[in-house]
Amino acid sequence: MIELAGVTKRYGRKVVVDDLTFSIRAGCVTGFLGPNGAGKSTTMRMMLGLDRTTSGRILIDGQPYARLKEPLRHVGALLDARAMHGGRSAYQNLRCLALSNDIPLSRVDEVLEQVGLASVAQKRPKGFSLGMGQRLGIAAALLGDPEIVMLDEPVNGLDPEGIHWIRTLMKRLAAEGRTVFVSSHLMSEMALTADHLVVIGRGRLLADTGMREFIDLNSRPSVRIRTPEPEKLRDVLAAAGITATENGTGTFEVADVPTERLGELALEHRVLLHELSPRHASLEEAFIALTGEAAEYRTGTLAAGAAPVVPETSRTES
Ligand SMILES: Nc1ncnc2c1ncn2[C@@H]1O[C@H](COP(=O)(O)OP(=O)(O)OP(=O)(O)O)[C@@H](O)[C@H]1O
Repeated sequence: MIELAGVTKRYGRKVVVDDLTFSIRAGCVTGFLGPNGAGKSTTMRMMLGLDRTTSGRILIDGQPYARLKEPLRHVGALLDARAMHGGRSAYQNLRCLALSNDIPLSRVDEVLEQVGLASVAQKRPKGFSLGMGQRLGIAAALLGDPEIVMLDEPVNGLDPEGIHWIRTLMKRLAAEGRTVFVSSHLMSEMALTADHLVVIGRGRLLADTGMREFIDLNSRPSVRIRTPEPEKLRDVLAAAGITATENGTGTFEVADVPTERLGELALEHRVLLHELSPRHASLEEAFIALTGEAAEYRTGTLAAGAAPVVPETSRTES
């Protein structure tokens, strides 16, 4: 478990992380989202003791990172895949990490096998593709068999098979009871992988909530209707005071009206329907809606509904 309390980071006069308080639970994949420059990497670096907090406290399994003995056995992280020594072989890179953290050398072969790099173990990372570099970084993160795995943009440069592999890996690690914390800008991928979301904008916490709850809270339900009698339906909806958006050729989009009510209206007025389907917003739509509101807040006008989506009770179980 990772706990942040009132974490702030300033560079000069610029506040890049602003009073963040949240916990990351074990046993699930927590996605870390935010627009470019929101402060995600800075937050992750502070969690790993690579940057100092200006104020506030970060605890990893109850202790600051600096106090962890053999930290790779507690937390495995991929922050920058290019951080590997380009002139040493993949095996040697991992061997050095293992020796300095008292990790059995047998783990080096295990993780190279696990990430699919066993056949290039003796090759130098400087000749690796972006995807191979990511895999080596993930191997390093898994080396100490840690309870906490932190990955910054892990699918960067991975091909579809690689993306599928990392998704399956993260879900498996979480199912084993580990804490998995992952940042990504790929919303469709995040929607498939994460159970819980922490969203920040301009360094501030905007949401700390379950995936479904996040999408529901930050989107409007809508219904798609298709009819061969668009004029008839237009009149019926207008008479009922319902606003619809027409997408041409008899397709209507209606927000905030239950599907049942629309079906009943159509039946009552004998409008033939070819489709009546509720639409669920995507994570991407919900994310843009929330962070767009955060941008408005930036100019000093807090939009209605722009309040942070944070559960009243902070989660404390590990
Ligand atoms: N060493 C530094 N000195 C000054 N400013 C910095 C430093 N590191 C980061 N910043 C600034 O802090 C802000 C947050 O950067 P950070 O990289 O944490 O954002 P991010 O959410 O990870 O962005 P991205 O999604 O683009 O990777 C940015 O405005 C960045 O310019």
